[in-house]
Amino acid sequence: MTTQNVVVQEAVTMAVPPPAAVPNSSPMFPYPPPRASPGYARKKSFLKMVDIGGAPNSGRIFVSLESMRASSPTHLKAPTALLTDDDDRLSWMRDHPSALNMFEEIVGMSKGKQIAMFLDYDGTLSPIVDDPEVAFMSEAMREAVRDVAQYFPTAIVSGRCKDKVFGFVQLAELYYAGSHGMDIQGPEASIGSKCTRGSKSVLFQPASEFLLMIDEVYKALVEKTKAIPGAKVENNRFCVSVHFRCVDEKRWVGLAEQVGSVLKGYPKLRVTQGRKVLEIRPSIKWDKGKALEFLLDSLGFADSEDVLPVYIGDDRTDEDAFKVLRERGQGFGILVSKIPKDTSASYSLREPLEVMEFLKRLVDWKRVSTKGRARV
Ligand SMILES: O=P(O)(O)OC[C@H]1O[C@H](O[C@H]2O[C@H](CO)[C@@H](O)[C@H](O)[C@H]2O)[C@H](O)[C@@H](O)[C@@H]1O
Repeated sequence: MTTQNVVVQEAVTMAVPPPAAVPNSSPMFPYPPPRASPGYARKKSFLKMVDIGGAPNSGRIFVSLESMRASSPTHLKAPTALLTDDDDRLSWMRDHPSALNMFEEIVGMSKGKQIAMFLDYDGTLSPIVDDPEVAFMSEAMREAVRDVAQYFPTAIVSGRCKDKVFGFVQLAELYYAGSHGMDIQGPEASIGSKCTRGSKSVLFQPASEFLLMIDEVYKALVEKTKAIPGAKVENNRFCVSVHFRCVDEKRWVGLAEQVGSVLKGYPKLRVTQGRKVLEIRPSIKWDKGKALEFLLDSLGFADSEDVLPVYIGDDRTDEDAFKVLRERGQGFGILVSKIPKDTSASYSLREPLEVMEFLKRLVDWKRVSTKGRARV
């Protein structure tokens, strides 16, 4: 469906009061302990659904102010008024316990298996900041990732363009899957004859025919959104990000409409939502989950029981990878989030600092258990 269409519909939403600042008392659950139920105030709101196009056979794509407001994956809402915010949080933590608290269980699962590490970038290795151009990771985090890669094959799987994320991470020994997995590259000098030091071989680009189209759409989006203060369009090579983190909320729907007006000419593109970002990408059956499977195959673990893939990510697009691991019944996802979210991940970590701590503990554990023998 290609016509732009704005539908205003009535909906009921829950207004959830912010949690009180209660000191953390439980080592099992890093969230505040339960407190008296504040109850939920129900209020009516109007959701403006903006049709921003859609690909053939995939139906229309709608973006609502509500969905733009929510960071990703979708925040969990209490299903009934009886469930309090804290009940909700505790029950979520029981289902997705901290990977730090469950560290022994996690390394226990890796017995006799090779851990393969998959890491999202923004919000996982680097904290979320207003300007995507300066989302640097710390030197300490780089050190932790470098150490992890000494023991376990490690890939960065990002919505960013591969070269840009490589520029941030600066570790040549890793695999990189940029543009939501649509641009995959192996480490320098480590994947047999396909790769020689200094010349990075491209392993896979499943959307190469979309390069020109994406560039065209990028330019059109820059033009269409330039009058909206704070809007930023980022060319991620095989996809485009339209950022609204710095746009006044009153103008979010207007921005989505502008995106829709560009996309109506491109039925082969689709839109996904990340953290205060609309991501325009080819509607091919390829995502971070497919990239993860491709990388496992490339590593020689296609049908192997001898691998424990661990995927750490914070974003809605990382859910595709979490789902793949659940469906394979192999390895697990770790969601980076301070708040309960709808997720297929098995464990959680609150923020990039905890991701770093988890990576360091893995390295320390591996060093002790192998008496310092690094991966060859
Ligand atoms: O898959 P990722 O590596 O998580 O990439 C997803 C998007 O990340 C970046 O945007 C996000 O981080 C920015 C910097 O902290 C932040 O300003 C923005 O609001 C976030 O959405 C990146 O700039 C996008 O292109 C990626 O699609």
